[in-house]
Amino acid sequence: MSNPSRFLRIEDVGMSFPTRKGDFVALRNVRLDVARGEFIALIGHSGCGKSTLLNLVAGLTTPTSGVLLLEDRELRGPGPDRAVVFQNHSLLPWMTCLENVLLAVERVFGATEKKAQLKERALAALNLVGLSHARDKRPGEISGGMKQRVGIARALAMAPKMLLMDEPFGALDALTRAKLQDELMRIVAATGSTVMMVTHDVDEAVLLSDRIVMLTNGPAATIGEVHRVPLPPVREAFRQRLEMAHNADYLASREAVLEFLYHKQAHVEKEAA
Ligand SMILES: Nc1ncnc2c1ncn2[C@@H]1O[C@H](COP(=O)(O)OP(=O)(O)OP(=O)(O)O)[C@@H](O)[C@H]1O
Repeated sequence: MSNPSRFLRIEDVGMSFPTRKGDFVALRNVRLDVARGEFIALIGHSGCGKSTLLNLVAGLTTPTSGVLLLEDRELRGPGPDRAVVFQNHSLLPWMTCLENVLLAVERVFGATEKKAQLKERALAALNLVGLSHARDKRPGEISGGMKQRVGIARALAMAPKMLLMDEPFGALDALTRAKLQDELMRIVAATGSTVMMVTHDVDEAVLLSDRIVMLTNGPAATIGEVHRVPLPPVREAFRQRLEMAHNADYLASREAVLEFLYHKQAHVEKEAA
């Protein structure tokens, strides 16, 4: 049995990109263990390497140094065990919501399950995000928030070991964003998913996560601090945003992250390398 506290292990990972001016070092010496069922937020200033790190976990890129392990197995490329939700939903416009979800389900379970079972999985995932009523609508007929929920349903329907989210609510208005954050809390409570989420939003990070991983400014960014949010995990207790506004632990976490971002890592705009 693999060690549950290191479900995902990021071991001394570095990432460089070849550029015309030579190698650009985006990340160095990144070390992190993530436990099964944990919710991790990745935060840091623009361009520090959050997406680069998430893409490494997704297997979309290979580290230049170090190794990533999921349940003690080295990650080599993308796989259905890690579903990714991007900022832009990337749904196929000519397919209905149900067909979009079904497509992902078929890719993962098509070889082993019957059609009726596949459809059941897709319907259950749409139900989980509260979109059963929109199953026959096409992406062009639904709102931005609903499209993002279909994207989340599609990821969940694959029954991944990890849900990787890159600013999933970044393009939404504040009210829709709040609604989807609440929905994500309920989904995490219902599924026990292990989540890694990139965000720019300090409140989103504190509201949703167990630990907030803060990256230093790039180039050659690394983990500067890891803040454990001293609140019961979302999978055990829903966090009411109105209550959080007066909760001392919530406010202390918020302050710790703001202190890191705007004091310890005050961002100096630089010419891109
Ligand atoms: N394929 C690439 N080739 C060269 N440089 C790259 C490549 N991908 C990313 N970078 C550089 O690596 C650094 C980290 O980029 P990344 O997109 O991971 O940052 P981020 O923290 O997610 O940014 P944002 O918050 O603005 O989305 C940036 O300086 C970026 O320009």
